[in-house]
Order: sequence, then structure tokens, then C-alpha cells
Amino acid sequence: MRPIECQGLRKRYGRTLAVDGLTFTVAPGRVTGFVGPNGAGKSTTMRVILGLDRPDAGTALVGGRRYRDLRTPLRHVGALLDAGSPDPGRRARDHLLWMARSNGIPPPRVDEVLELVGLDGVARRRFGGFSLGMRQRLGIASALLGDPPVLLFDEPVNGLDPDGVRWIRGLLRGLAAQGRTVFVSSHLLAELAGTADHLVVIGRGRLLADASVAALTALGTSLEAAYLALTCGSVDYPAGPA
Ligand SMILES: Nc1ncnc2c1ncn2[C@@H]1O[C@H](COP(=O)(O)OP(=O)(O)OP(=O)(O)O)[C@@H](O)[C@H]1O
Repeated sequence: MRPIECQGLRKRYGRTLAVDGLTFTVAPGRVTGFVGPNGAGKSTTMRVILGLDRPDAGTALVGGRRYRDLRTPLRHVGALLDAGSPDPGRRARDHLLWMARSNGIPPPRVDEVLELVGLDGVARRRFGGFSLGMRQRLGIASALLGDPPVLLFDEPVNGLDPDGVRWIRGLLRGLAAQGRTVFVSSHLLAELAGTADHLVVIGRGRLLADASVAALTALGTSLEAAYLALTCGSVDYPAGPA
């Protein structure tokens, strides 16, 4: 199975240094949470790993290769970055068939993943009529389509009801138990405490911690307390007194 390796990653947008020399490895076989204050550089890092943005310095490798060098990327890396993307007029199954075709994935896999995410009953409905939870599930179906060893999820539980949150938790744990590399960003620390084995914490584009959830929790009274202590110097808009 394959790790994600970021080495000296740097990315600037105009005057904003979004990622500032990040080095970390995401190991297979466990769920690694990716956390940090708003604007810390999490999405940028994920975009660079997925070849959607070019770094100004450093490298991001998946299984030892750059994403843009992969010929059939969906077979190597699955990603949920933005659940709102497919054409609203396109039917869910057609959207997945189109993705499968462009990556040399056999069509029967489409029905397999639709069933896996619980969308088999609405496979012929148009994406435009999907609820947020259904969109999120379709995004996850796309990520799983190529049966990839590496998966990235950016805020996968955003806007989901408790049932959906519980479903995602089980899915992530199951994928890691199969030996896959699972990298998931979230602001919901309590949720991550129950899902992730390991956390990469960043602030202002820099690495603040790369440690097991157990080790981080032992630093404070809770994972949240440990996180707040680690990131207190990296928050642009701190909350006032409660
Ligand atoms: N395309 C872009 N153009 C200009 N600035 C950008 C762009 N993308 C990100 N940034 C800036 O880079 C910094 C990091 O943003 P990023 O979205 O990676 O952070 P994040 O940790 O994912 O934040 P959040 O938790 O709020 O989603 C921010 O200051 C953001 O405004």
C-alpha cells in the first residue's frame, strides 16, 4: 500500500503564503486527520497533492509518484474535494460511467460503488435534484470508483445529518482497515477523535504536530484542548471571551 509524502511543500497565492515548507507523510492502514484553523492551508495542500495546483517548491508524492504523472489517476487516488461539481442535468449513474470510461474502469464497478454508498435506488435521477447528503455520497462514490489505495476527503461530513456522519465514520475506518491510506480534513475534532488514528496539525501553512490521536489527547484534557493549545499562535481571527 502507498503513502502520501509531502516534502518541503510551499505554495504562494499573490501575497499570501498558503503553504510554507510542509513536510509530512500519511501512512497506509490508518485514518489520518488533517486539521488547522481556517486558512491554515489544508485545502491548498490537498489540491497540490492532487495536481490541481502546482507547488512553488517541494514535492507531493502518492505512492512515490506525482499525481500528474499517473495515467489513470482514479485507480491510484480517490478524492472528495467539492461535492457540488457534476452537471446538474446529468444522471448520477451517467456521471460515474463517464468518469469510469476516462480511467479504463469496467462499467459494472459503477453499480458496485452506487450500492456501496447507498445511491443505487436513485442512480437514474439527475444530480441537480440531489440533497447535500446525496451529493456527498455521489462524491464518495466517485472517489471509490477506481478502488484506489489512497483516498483524500476534504471536510466529508460537512452538512451531513447524524446518520450520514456515522456512515462516513464507518466507511473511513473500513477503508483504513483494508490497508488503504486515508487522509481526511475536518474541523470537527470530536468527530475526528472517534475516527482518526493520527493527526497532522498545521497553522499558517506550517506543520504544528504530526502525532497519534492518543499522544495528542494526552497533551491536554481533551483532543480539542490539545488542538487549541497547539494552534493558539496561528489563528487569524481568534474568538473573544466566551
Ligand atoms: N486560489 C486562491 N487564490 C488566492 N488565495 C488563496 C487561494 N486559495 C487559497 N488561498 C489562500 O490561501 C490560504 C490557505 O487557504 P486554504 O483554503 O488552503 O486553507 P484551509 O486550511 O483549507 O482553510 P479552511 O479551513 O477555512 O477551509 C488562505 O489565506 C486563502 O485565502
